[in-house]
Amino acid sequence: MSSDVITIFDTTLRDGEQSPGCSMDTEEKLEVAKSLVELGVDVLEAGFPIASPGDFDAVQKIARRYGDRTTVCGLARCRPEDIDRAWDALHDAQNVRIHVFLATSAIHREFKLKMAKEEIVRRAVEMVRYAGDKMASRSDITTPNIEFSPEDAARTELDFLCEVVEKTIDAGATTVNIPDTVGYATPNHFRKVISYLKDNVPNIDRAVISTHCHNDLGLAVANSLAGVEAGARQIECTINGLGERAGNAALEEVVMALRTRGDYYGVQTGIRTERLFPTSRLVAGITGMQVQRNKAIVGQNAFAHEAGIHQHGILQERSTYEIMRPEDVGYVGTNLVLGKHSGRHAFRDRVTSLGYELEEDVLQTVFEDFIKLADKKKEIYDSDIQALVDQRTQRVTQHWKIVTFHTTGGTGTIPTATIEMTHEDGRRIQDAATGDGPVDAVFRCLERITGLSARLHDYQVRSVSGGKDAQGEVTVQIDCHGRIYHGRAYSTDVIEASAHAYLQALNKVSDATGAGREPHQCEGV
Ligand SMILES: CC(=O)SCCNC(=O)CCNC(=O)[C@H](O)C(C)(C)COP(=O)(O)OP(=O)(O)OC[C@H]1O[C@@H](n2cnc3c(N)ncnc32)[C@H](O)[C@@H]1OP(=O)(O)O
Ligand SMILES: CC(C)C(=O)C(=O)O
Ligand SMILES: [Mg+2]
Repeated sequence: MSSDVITIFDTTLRDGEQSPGCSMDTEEKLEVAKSLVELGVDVLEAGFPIASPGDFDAVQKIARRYGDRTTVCGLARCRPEDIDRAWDALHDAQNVRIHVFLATSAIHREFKLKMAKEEIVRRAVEMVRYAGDKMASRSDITTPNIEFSPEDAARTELDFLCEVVEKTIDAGATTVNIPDTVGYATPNHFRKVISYLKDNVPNIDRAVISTHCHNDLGLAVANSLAGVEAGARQIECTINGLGERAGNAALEEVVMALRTRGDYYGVQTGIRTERLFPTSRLVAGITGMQVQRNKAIVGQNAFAHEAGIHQHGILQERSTYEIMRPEDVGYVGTNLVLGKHSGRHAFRDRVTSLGYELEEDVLQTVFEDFIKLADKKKEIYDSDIQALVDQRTQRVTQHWKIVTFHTTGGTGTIPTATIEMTHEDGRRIQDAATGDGPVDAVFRCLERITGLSARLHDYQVRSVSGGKDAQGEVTVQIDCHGRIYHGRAYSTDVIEASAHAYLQALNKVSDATGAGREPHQCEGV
């Protein structure tokens, strides 16, 4: 089943969400799903329906909303109850897939599953058949779309792997996914695994071979590409390389490698690459997992040229130092383009060219933010505009709002914050707190007023663009009852950005738990 088309299977909402601190709620998942559909992913793994009611709900909603534009997939262990749950979430959507997995390596068989080889084969075959029968109960489905993954395949004895793959294809698997679950493989090794399956599984032509590579040794993308060279025709990947531990193969990297080196690979994907950058920004914003500046394809420096010799070359012919055009990945330069004298038309045009589609009222609000920022800041970069849009498109109910805040700090002074806030029920409260520094004082003061408290899990500040007057971006992660909530905000004043980011996270706690209306403390903090 070799063709020149590679199926892009996105698992940002399943494996990506398994990154510590990257949990998303249903609304956030729907927003990411919309962006993935616009990006053109072929298969969208929306979650693991048995894992929680929230995961079930998200898979069901995504399948119902987008099952006519992509194939929506749900994960299941080799257990009937998992497959039932996955099918319940998927059954009324148009294009769906059930993804069944069971570990096959000796380590997993012996220590985790405590199953002998025969039992692994029996269970995998039975459950692939069970999933196929479920799907075939729908009269319009003639060939059930079932994927089987022998988890930890890269550390599985090759002959046993062949046996499992052959028997699960016989049982009805239409895609066999070969995970390097712990990122142990190297490119040559992984190429050999896929080639061995092609050469030794008699019915391999009846299924698509897929790769699912983790990045523990930083080789996930290289291994996925090696898999393609050996005949794999589906790649499982995530936006920004999110995923368990060091993550999965980054979608933007595999797609752009295949496209840029089409001369070598001779294959294509259906990805609308100009959507890569906006999708990456969206996922970073929602998960709070920032992209490193020098990250390939979507990092802020991916198309920046600092060295004189490079700039000289670029000025004459871009291809001297650029192997991709920034606009092909949706990245639109970093030049100064707008200032405080710019009008709505130019602003709308810029926002659109940055890849955003905003409702008129949101655009108007962002424009007002832009004019205020232009008063404070000499030069407005595209990254500033992206920050403004991101801030206004985050969907968080603002139970509490900051009206005014004031901080004092410095040598020999006790850092203090005084904040006035309003609640949606009409209360207006002012309070003050001291802390180890002004940011700590602000956080404590916000907690006093809202009656919510949490443990600060992560706090990061970075500048969005260049210059002393650059906007600061603050991201916080707080831990309340063992669940992580993120907040993110921007301002040219990092203390103000910190206050808004922390409050955003507290508002999420209030949203999720109903707490914060009356004085309340999270236990165990
Ligand atoms: C490599 C991967 O990414 S696999 C996907 C990993 N993702 C996740 O685990 C996130 C979601 N997981 C969850 O919400 C939970 O782990 C659940 C709901 C799936 C299961 O929760 P629990 O019932 O509490 O079990 P727990 O997670 O502690 O242990 C896993 C159980 O599944 C079994 N198991 C693991 N993989 C499989 C499999 N593929 N098929 C069948 N059983 C399996 C384990 O042997 C263990 O069984 P036991 O409870 O009989 O000892
Ligand atoms: C569920 C499987 C495909 C997985 O995520 C892995 O093995 O890494
Ligand atoms: Mg995985």
